[in-house]
Amino acid sequence: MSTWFEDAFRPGSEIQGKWNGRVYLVERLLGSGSNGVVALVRRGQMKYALKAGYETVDHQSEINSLHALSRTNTSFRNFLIDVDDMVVQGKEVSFSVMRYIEGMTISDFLHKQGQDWIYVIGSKLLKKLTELHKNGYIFGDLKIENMIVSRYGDVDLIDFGGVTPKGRAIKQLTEVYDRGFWKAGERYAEESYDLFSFAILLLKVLDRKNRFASFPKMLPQNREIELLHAIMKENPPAARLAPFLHKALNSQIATSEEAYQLWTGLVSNKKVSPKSTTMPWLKICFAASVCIFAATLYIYW
Ligand SMILES: Nc1ncnc2c1ncn2[C@@H]1O[C@H](COP(=O)(O)OP(=O)(O)OP(=O)(O)O)[C@@H](O)[C@H]1O
Repeated sequence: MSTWFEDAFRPGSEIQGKWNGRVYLVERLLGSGSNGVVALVRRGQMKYALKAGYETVDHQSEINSLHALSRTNTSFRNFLIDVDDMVVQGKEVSFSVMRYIEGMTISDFLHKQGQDWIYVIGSKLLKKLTELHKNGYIFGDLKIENMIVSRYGDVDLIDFGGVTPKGRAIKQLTEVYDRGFWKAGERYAEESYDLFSFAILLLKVLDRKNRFASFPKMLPQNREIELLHAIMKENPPAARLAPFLHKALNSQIATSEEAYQLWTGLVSNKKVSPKSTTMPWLKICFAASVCIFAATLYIYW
């Protein structure tokens, strides 16, 4: 017998919301995780990502965060399109419909375009975090799988299941990205929590020796931030970013705005600027991202 999502997400089948009545045509499965199954769907000419939740409580919590963010004057505005229930194999399954983000993982992007793109992607990711943080939220479960990189290094966050209002306990995390795992701080929703995960994400994606594969099995007493220093020594972009990474790993950067300033200072400094054939594009993209960020700050705050 097929599972409920194989039934619901068979390419070409239609999903109709029980309450709002909207009909979505399934194109293909995009992925699945601990909270749900995500499919690429169409309604008219528009493409969307439709997520059907396994656990109503977790899915509901993600929907609540998305609802709140979708109402803000940020790039997350209208990210959430629809929320409804569908009936599959006689059971009600809740689903949410979100903006569809086309792109690839940061690992695949850097593999294709070169590691120097980390400077552009990092600055764009910091801008996303700044928007969230300014609106009183912490992303919580920042990791490679929860972001999509599209053309010119644009960054989108997906999976808002870990989004937590500032001041509360972190509600969803992934071990190696969690500062509690490394005995480097509390699982408390503050900006430095996301900045720690941001530093881990960069190191993980830049590490060519796949050290992170063994970290989850490591005994608690052996989990030392110093283990990550080897990556900073071996990898040229990580070495250039080392002053930033050290501070972020030690929760010495209080806000993402401060992190952005520090990042910009390091990357635009001649000694640390990326050198590669992609440089003109990198410079243009980085300069454009700085201008857009400044304009966003000016308009909204
Ligand atoms: N808005 C979106 N646009 C494009 N693809 C998406 C979108 N949302 C999710 N996906 C795809 O679906 C996959 C699973 O989604 P998601 O990470 O939200 O599920 P999850 O159950 O919350 O996962 P996790 O176990 O990491 O918590 C993602 O890895 C991504 O490939």
